[in-house]
Amino acid sequence: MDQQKICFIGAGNMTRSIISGLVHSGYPAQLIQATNPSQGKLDALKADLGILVSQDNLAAAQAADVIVLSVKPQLMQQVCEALQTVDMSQKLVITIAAGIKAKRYTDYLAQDIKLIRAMPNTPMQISVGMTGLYAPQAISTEQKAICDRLMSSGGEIVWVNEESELDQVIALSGSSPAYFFLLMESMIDAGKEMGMDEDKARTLVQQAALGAAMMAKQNPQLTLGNLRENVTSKGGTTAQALATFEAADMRGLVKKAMENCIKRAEEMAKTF
Ligand SMILES: NC(=O)C1=CN([C@@H]2O[C@H](COP(=O)(O)OP(=O)(O)OC[C@H]3O[C@@H](n4cnc5c(N)ncnc54)[C@H](OP(=O)(O)O)[C@@H]3O)[C@@H](O)[C@H]2O)C=CC1
Ligand SMILES: O=C(O)[C@@H]1CCC=N1
Repeated sequence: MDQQKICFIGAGNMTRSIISGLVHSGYPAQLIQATNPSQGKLDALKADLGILVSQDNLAAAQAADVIVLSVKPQLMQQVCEALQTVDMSQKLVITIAAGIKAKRYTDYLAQDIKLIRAMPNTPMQISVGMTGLYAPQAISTEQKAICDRLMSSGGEIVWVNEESELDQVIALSGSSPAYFFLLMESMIDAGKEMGMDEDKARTLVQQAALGAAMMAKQNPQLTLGNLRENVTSKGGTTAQALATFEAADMRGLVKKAMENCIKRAEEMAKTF
């Protein structure tokens, strides 16, 4: 697998996250290329990670064994249509775009392709990412291994059997780092209003979040409810905070947010 030439079309946040994981896991940087219309992100990727860069999508796609489509969903059709002259018969195409169904890519690229839809998240940048994967048709063991290698270099992967499950992956892990950041921001803001210095508040909050996530991960025999109860002394401080969240139906709010996340992915699938 580490001989495959990989080309990322679009060099934004997610491409940077994936390539960082890949390079830091030992994948040869000279086999990785990223394309982008503006030069600044390309220069930064080249300087930081030593990969090849180009503004020429067509040439980069032609030269690649694996093409990772990494532009915003609203640009995907236009970007793919410009690649229709590339013979994809021996290539693997991976798309990370939210909300575009697999079958659309056959239309956009005007040929049969071997495609995998991936739904990663930005923590891939530091090798603690989470990626959901879906292949609409049978793909070879070798192609599956290529995708596993590519995405697991930045964290964990999970294959789903139905394309609709990818929308659930978006709500659960693709978008969710942002939910946790919002909660952390809210806590830091509250800490500041109470008089805590911002840097100190951030240190306290981010370490608590990291600790909670690591405890959840390292104690699979315990439910998250168990872990929560272990913090919550009867008649103590945590109970008061949790009661405030429950009284405001935090669980219902989270569910609504996730439903709206999925609804947006479904709308995007109709639009693009
Ligand atoms: N961010 C996230 O957490 C996640 C994102 N995704 C998906 O990843 C994809 C990329 O998202 P993200 O990285 O956040 O977005 P960004 O906007 O950061 O990156 C998209 C990049 O595509 C570039 N671009 C625009 N037009 C072209 C073109 N014609 N050819 C090549 N590159 C082009 C943009 O360049 P410029 O800025 O110079 O215009 C930009 O650098 C999206 O489809 C999104 O749904 C999936 C999971 C998580
Ligand atoms: O917000 C978005 O649409 C993308 C997909 C998941 C995370 N970011």
